[in-house]
Amino acid sequence: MLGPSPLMAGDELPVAEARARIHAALRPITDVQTLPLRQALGRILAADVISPIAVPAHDNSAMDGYALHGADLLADAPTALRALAGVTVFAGTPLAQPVGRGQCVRIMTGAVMPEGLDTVVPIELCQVAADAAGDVVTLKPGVLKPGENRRKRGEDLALGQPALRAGHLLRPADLGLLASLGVAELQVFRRLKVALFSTGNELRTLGQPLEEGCIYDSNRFSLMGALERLGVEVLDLGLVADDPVALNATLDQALAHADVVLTSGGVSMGDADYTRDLLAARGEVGFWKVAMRPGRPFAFGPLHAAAGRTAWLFALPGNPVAALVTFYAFAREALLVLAGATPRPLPVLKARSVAAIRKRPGRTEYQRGIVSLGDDGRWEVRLTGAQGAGILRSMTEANALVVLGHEQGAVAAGDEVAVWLFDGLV
Ligand SMILES: Nc1nc2c(c(=O)[nH]1)N[C@H]1C(S)=C(S)[C@@H](COP(=O)(O)OP(=O)(O)OC[C@H]3O[C@@H](n4cnc5c(N)ncnc54)[C@H](O)[C@@H]3O)O[C@H]1N2
Ligand code: MOO
Repeated sequence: MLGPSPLMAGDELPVAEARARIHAALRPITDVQTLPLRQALGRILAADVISPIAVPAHDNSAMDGYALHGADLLADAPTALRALAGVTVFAGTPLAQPVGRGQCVRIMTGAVMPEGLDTVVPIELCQVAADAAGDVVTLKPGVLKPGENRRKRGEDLALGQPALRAGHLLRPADLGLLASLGVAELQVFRRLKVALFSTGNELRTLGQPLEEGCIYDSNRFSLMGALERLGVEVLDLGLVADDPVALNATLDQALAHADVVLTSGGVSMGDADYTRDLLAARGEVGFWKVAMRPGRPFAFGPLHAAAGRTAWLFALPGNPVAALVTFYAFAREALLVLAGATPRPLPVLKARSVAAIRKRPGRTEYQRGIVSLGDDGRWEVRLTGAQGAGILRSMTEANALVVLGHEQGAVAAGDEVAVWLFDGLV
């Protein structure tokens, strides 16, 4: 059993302890597939990519101008160099002839540095005068140091250097880097499969009439969005009524295919004892009370899936803000680990709270905030207003979560607080 189940009232698990229990239990998927580079955005590398070439492959010019011997530059007097007559070195066409001391050659950005030359003077720093033998290029003293404006072979990536490590989630610049190495195919983990459903007799879905006492299911749509941003494959199992037969049937469907079962609702101290019994028969799920607001009730643990596999249950609380906050606090990083990624901690910004915030030590609070730039150029944050766990508008108006840590007490106006920007949550 992953932790006592259920925890007694007052016996709440700190957020850090809940996260540690989850991470200690996880076993990442190991199935690997080969994909063309073009299809790899958002996927997770299953093996290190070692650079098969040096990038750039040759020393080359960083400027349009003249390539020269740095040793020809005079420190105290103008330097005059004879340009090779009628020759320009273009990118993609290396120069075949030698350039002697006292000579220079016109060169374009990206062109291979001619043999023996180590410096490029940008065209705008040159005085060019023609005589009977061709052009003479004159530079004022001190405008240029030897070695300037030369991009060195391998300065982006040396041959044999790891370009990207296994576990890296591929972003646009990564695709460009891999293309610059000529890497056409990649080993990536297959996508994690997450089965998603909402529980509750009161729930109706889009297109259904809303009878007295019923509400539309919002959690499945918020969570679907959060999952899609993580790049996992979502198996939408819809709504499940509060009864053991329906829950069992949906779990059968989920466990036939999924690596993860993500649910919301039905995890509190209510009358859902059958949920505990049913899940106890199908795995080792711990029902926790976490010292956090919102998001106190939470269940997690392994379930026995088809073909001897394990699937991981994340049962989030039903209140719409609690469902999203617990997703970001616990499930997001855990799903990335299960998918084979080496997750980076979410960036935390420090912002000045424009108002006092009530808070007592002993639990973590995730308040919805709007971060903006203050008149003094520093970040400041104000809360979105009513912070009830059912007020989803508090999330849509916010651009950040203000994270008040376990030990933190009341916040005075002007104090700095930690915030997670929503754009960092994807
Ligand atoms: N005696 C206790 N009561 C409650 C406790 C507790 O510790 N002791 N915890 C409270 C907290 S905190 C929360 S959060 C809720 C969580 O309860 P459940 O996870 O069992 O969720 P439900 O009871 O099913 O629903 C709670 C609330 O959220 C609405 N809901 C549920 N699913 C959805 C959905 N998919 N879309 C939109 N809204 C949803 C539901 O209608 C309820 O209003 O329990 C407290 N009670
Ligand atoms: O999880 Mo609950 O109220 O803290 O939403």
